Amino acid sequence: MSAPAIEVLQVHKTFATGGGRVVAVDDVSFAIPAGGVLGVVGESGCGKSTMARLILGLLAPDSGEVKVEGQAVSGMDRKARARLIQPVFQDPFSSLNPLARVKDIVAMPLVAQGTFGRAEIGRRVDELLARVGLSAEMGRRLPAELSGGQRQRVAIARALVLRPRIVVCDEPTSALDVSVQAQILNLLAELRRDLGLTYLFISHNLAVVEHVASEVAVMYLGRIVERGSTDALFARPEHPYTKALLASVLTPEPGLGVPDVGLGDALPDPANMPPGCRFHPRCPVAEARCASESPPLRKRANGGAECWLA
Ligand SMILES: Nc1ncnc2c1ncn2[C@@H]1O[C@H](COP(=O)(O)OP(=O)(O)OP(=O)(O)O)[C@@H](O)[C@H]1O
Repeated sequence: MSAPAIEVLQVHKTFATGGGRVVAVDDVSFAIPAGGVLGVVGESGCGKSTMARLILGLLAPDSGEVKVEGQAVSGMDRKARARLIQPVFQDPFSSLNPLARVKDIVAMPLVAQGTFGRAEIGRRVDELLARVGLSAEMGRRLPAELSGGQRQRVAIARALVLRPRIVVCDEPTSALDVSVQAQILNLLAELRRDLGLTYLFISHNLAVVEHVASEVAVMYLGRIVERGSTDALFARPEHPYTKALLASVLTPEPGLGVPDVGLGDALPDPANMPPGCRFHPRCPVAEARCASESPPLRKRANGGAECWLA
């Protein structure tokens, strides 16, 4: 059997801040098979972007390991890594050079490899622009002359020009108008299907993840508190945090057992983690032991939840 596209093995990552040491990713493990799409959801500050940067090799874990197609990402040569795994970030405007023409922006990863001739670069850039729905005329524009959706198409073309097999999408539609979000999600889904890509797809919005992901991992304060197939997680959420996230995007149905509370309270200070289950201060169904004992993973097919009551 071939190695998973992405393998995260007991990864731990902290940051030193003025307020103390923040645990951003706390002993997280998961794998994404080739061609799979794992959606990672959670509120802002739960560690999703740190997870993305660890997988892209832009950050090193304190402990644990990230493997891409069976190779440790930490030991990989930068150029080789770029040919294998690429990011698409939230804000295309800040990630696109404002002074460069679209064609040159998309060509950049090819130029950086130092092995592609001009003709090949031109051919690949034209092919990618057409593939993401941008005309040759758009290729001659500057980022400021494009709409938000068009700029994200440029960022996607740039991510795919080296023909990577894995793409890490970090909130790729969150900065876009709602009407444009669906177009970009459809484009990403189509590209995945046609090119056989693997996605790690990060969003704070479960509704977005439902559209693209076959599996979902729910992150809360650095831990994956629930995971499962998208269908199972939406139909039968186990963790009260997942239920609260779902309640914020769905009209609750009585059968779901969605608690009648929102996530009004702010996320606890990650430099000062609550003891026991870290969700207990905000949990509508917490019991006494939730405040003192860390919950075990209660497994179910393809996943499970870290909750005493699951
Ligand atoms: N470079 C850094 N230095 C210090 N703290 C950091 C750094 N990067 C992230 N953190 C902290 O790590 C925790 C997780 O942040 P992260 O950005 O990964 O979360 P997130 O779920 O992606 O949120 P967002 O969607 O707002 O980016 C937060 O408490 C954040 O403040």
